[in-house]
Amino acid sequence: MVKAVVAGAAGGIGQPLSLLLKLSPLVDELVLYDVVNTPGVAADLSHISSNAKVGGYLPPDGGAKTAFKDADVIVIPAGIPRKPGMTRDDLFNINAGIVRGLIEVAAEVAPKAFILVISNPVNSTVPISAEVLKAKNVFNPQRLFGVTTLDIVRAETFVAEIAGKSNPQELTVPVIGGHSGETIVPLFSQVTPKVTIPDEKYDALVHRVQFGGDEVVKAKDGLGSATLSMAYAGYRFTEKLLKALKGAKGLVEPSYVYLPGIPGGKEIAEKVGVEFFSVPIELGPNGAEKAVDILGDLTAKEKTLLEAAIKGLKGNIEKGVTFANQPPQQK
Ligand SMILES: NC(=O)c1ccc[n+]([C@@H]2O[C@H](COP(=O)([O-])OP(=O)(O)OC[C@H]3O[C@@H](n4cnc5c(N)ncnc54)[C@H](O)[C@@H]3O)[C@@H](O)[C@H]2O)c1
Ligand SMILES: O=C(O)C[C@H](O)C(=O)O
Repeated sequence: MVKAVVAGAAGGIGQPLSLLLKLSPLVDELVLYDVVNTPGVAADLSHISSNAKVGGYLPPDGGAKTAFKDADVIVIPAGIPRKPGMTRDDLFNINAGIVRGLIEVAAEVAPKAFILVISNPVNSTVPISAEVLKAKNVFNPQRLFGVTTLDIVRAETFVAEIAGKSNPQELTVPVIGGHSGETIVPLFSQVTPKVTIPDEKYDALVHRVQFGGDEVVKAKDGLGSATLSMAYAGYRFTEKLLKALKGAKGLVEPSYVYLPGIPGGKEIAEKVGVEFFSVPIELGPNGAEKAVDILGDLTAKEKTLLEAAIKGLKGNIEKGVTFANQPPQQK
């Protein structure tokens, strides 16, 4: 029996993500938690004739505690999205507290859950989550994932356009680092099957992958950021994880994780000089089974991108860790 929870389920990402999870044969119980509208969204989804039973909770119905109780997987897209002109870091002041609160509850009532953090700024909300879980003595790094799949999805799409591939999903495009602007590092030299990116298109392609989120924020013109592509990406990662937990082999997807806690990750963390970092992760029955080191074969341009990413990530990580460890009165 798999119980999956979406926290922030009534939102722009939460609703389509919940729809996709409701359609999944891998989910037996789907629980929607939000501070608004979950009874309606849950009632609506519950009429779909798929396997999963659906429940919806609001704070007065027992709230996150009831919703999260004994969950196997908790996916968190709760929090505010960007408007034009904002960076993801501008969301920190509101979203850091939201994520911390939700992780505190998860630590208490679902300490073994696999937690997938979508809420931005991911570069900081994942370190916050790790610190909260550590403080409650239930941190298992193999079970905490920052969802960076949308960067990979975008990279597949944009590379396929340039390389003239009709099916982007036939491509594997590694994207490492973090999830904002120049902390996002696409490795086009390691695309499989191999593609040739013309030199004159390289910089623009890197920029498009790094700043693809801005395209959507601008086009939505004040009404939020990517929701549908993110729901797809969040579902893709969750589905892979659920399959791997059930024993499927060979499933790999990059994710922003606490590297020192994952087999193979300590050496990568030492190389990059940060502990939270996205690399391809082999998924299996324990969650993150192995961090895959693909840093050995970088081109000169990719090395430069990586340096800039690490610089940006250091500040984002420190900010999250500091926030999570503030004494209660400052929180
Ligand atoms: N990781 C990624 O690649 C990625 C991609 C897109 C968006 N995001 C981020 O995901 C987050 C959500 O985006 P969205 O477009 O769905 O926003 P949204 O405003 O449409 O939805 C957010 C939902 O969270 C709910 N919420 C707020 N506080 C909550 C709490 N304490 N507990 C439970 N629910 C709570 C809101 O009521 C709302 O329904 C944003 O931070 C956004 O930046 C991340
Ligand atoms: O751009 C955003 O703020 C949302 C998300 O992180 C994205 O990459 O689309």
